[in-house]
Amino acid sequence: MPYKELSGKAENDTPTGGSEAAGAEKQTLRKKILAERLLLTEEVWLQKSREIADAVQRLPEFPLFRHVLGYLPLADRREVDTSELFALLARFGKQVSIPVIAGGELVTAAYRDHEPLTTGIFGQSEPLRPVMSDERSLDAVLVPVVAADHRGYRLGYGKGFYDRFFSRLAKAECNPLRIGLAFYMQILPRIPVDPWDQPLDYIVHEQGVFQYNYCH
Ligand SMILES: Nc1nc2c(c(=O)[nH]1)N(C=O)[C@@H](CNc1ccc(C(=O)N[C@@H](CCC(=O)O)C(=O)O)cc1)CN2
Ligand SMILES: Nc1ncnc2c1ncn2[C@@H]1O[C@H](COP(=O)(O)OP(=O)(O)OP(=O)(O)O)[C@@H](O)[C@H]1O
Repeated sequence: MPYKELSGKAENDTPTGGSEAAGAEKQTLRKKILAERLLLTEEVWLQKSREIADAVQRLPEFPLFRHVLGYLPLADRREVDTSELFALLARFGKQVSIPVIAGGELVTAAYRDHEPLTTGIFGQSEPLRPVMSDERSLDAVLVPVVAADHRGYRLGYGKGFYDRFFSRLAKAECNPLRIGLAFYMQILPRIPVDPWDQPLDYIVHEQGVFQYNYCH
């Protein structure tokens, strides 16, 4: 089946058709890759994360970004560290937001250096006093990845926050560049896909960049 048919543009708010088999397979893959990623030493994790930051800066679209949604990594899970990227974005005067989970949804809040933080319900860092930003003005989203494949599909932690976020934006005809950040070991030939899964435009890893062409 061609990718576009799999790209899971949600027609309404409660997409159906996800198979139990895909769900179980996703869960097995998540466990496996998360366990492997935890084996990265702190030094290797930070080194690879810096290489990923450099590669993001070299993306041809980077100079055009005005407003970027980043994320603050769950360090104990060895998510790609974004401190170098945040420093770069600040240096180039870009507006930066981070995700906040509110009312069961991913929304965006302004982020500045030394922003006072608190811990959100899933352990992620969020602003202590979030000031919402305009998600419709986002040019790019740096997406945390548990696993991704060679078609641009990704697995997160299984809560669907990014899938719902992208499908909401797409409905409003907002299509920020979706940039997955992953270590090379997280990229697989193929992961199971459900109808709601929202593919990425790029996966940036420590060995380079994969680019995908979709109409969202
Ligand atoms: N750094 C970071 N920030 C983020 C995300 C993320 O994946 N990474 N999110 C991406 O959506 C949102 C927060 N969502 C998250 C959802 C689940 C888990 C997580 O660790 N889940 C546990 C189960 C926790 C539970 O059910 O209580 C797990 O996978 O073991 C983390 C973040 C917004 N901010
Ligand atoms: N557009 C949507 N509207 C409503 N529910 C959705 C939508 N997209 C995904 N979901 C729900 O989110 C749940 C999580 O799906 P999945 O296992 O694909 O998560 P994930 O891709 O790992 O998570 P995330 O997007 O947070 O990183 C599914 O139960 C699905 O029904």
